[in-house]
Amino acid sequence: MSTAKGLEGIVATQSSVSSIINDQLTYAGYTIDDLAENSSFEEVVFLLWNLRLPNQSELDQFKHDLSINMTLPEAVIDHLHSYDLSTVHPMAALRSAVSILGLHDDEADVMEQASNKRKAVRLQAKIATIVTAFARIRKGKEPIQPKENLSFAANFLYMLNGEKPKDIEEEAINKALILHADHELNASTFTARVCVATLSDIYSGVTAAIGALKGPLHGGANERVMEMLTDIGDEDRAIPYVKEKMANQEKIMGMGHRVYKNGDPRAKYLKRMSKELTKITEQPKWYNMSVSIEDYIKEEKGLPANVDFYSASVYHSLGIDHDLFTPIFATSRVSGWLAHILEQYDNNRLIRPRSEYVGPETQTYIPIENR
Ligand SMILES: CC(=O)SCCNC(=O)CCNC(=O)[C@H](O)C(C)(C)COP(=O)(O)OP(=O)(O)OC[C@H]1O[C@@H](n2cnc3c(N)ncnc32)[C@H](O)[C@@H]1OP(=O)(O)O
Ligand SMILES: O=C([O-])CC(=O)C(=O)O
Repeated sequence: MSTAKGLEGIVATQSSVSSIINDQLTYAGYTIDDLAENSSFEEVVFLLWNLRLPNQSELDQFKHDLSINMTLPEAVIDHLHSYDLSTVHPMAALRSAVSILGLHDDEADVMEQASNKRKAVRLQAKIATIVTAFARIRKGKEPIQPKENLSFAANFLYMLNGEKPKDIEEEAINKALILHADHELNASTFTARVCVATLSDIYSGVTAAIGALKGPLHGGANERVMEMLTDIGDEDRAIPYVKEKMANQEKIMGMGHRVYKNGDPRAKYLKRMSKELTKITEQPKWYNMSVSIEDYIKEEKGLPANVDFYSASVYHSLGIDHDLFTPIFATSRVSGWLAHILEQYDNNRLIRPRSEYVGPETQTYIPIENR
């Protein structure tokens, strides 16, 4: 048997949802550039789930469906009041809350396609509300009800801050959500597909995926990037800091990628937003530090910045708590997970690879009293 550590280079499934070819990312055939420049997050979610762009009335209907499904069951709000939120990472809270959502969905175990599509809408809509409700409740504030006439991006910021966002803030979140929505067979999406390929339910698939996204080698990296920038504190310290990290064989968060070796096509948009927003907040040091680190690691190790790198200074500039960075990623990526889950159900086979055994040779069993 031959093995590929970390399944590098293994093509494990076919998918029509997104592709990465020659460092170009497309969602259902549309380049990420066209989508980031022109579309709304809701339009992208419709695209990922239907493999075509909506017309105006379909988009209006879809936006309406999302916005009327944002309100959480009382049980989820009660759950968020039932433990000490100050000691819990919001990704752990989100993982548990999504699992609880499943308990309060009468259709949770109904496996028909139409039912799964309805659940997809409910999940996509409610994840934004869970993240923002968590963020408010832990500060002793009341959760805020979504506004029906706001976009998904604007509603997210509205439910977080209690006021309608400025255009530039809405635009930044809308773009970030689009850029994070799907990414072929990344670790969390693979996790979701493995889970539902047993014909387990959608809530189980998304709960499992949230667990995979939480880790620092995947979605959890964006929070770690901001931790690093905060630790560095000052532009002059950036290079000595990363040099020391590398001398200690430590990884620089937000750098490197399993698939992209020449550059992550999403990073340039986040880099541009980081420049713009840090200028507005008069804190260009976060952007400048990031650029120095990116250039240095590219030069020294040939590694590019990934999507998590500049998203850190973007979200920080929007005044968002650092531990909410990965939950924002989840709020977007749930659209991709759901697209892959629906695709998996449509053409399912159990995912069950093999492992090469490298443990002890066959042993003789010794009764416990003789050991
Ligand atoms: C949305 C996302 O999930 S994007 C990824 C987010 N994760 C991060 O930003 C965490 C930092 N980056 C990493 O840990 C890795 O680059 C990953 C996990 C993204 C990809 O990992 P892999 O494809 O398994 O690469 P692997 O970890 O084997 O690294 C290959 C080589 O590059 C080095 N390397 C990879 N990433 C980094 C990094 N961020 N900093 C320093 N060195 C790195 C490794 O040390 C290794 O060097 P070696 O060959 O001298 O031992
Ligand atoms: O594809 C990956 O391995 C990680 C990634 O960039 C993503 O999930 O967006």
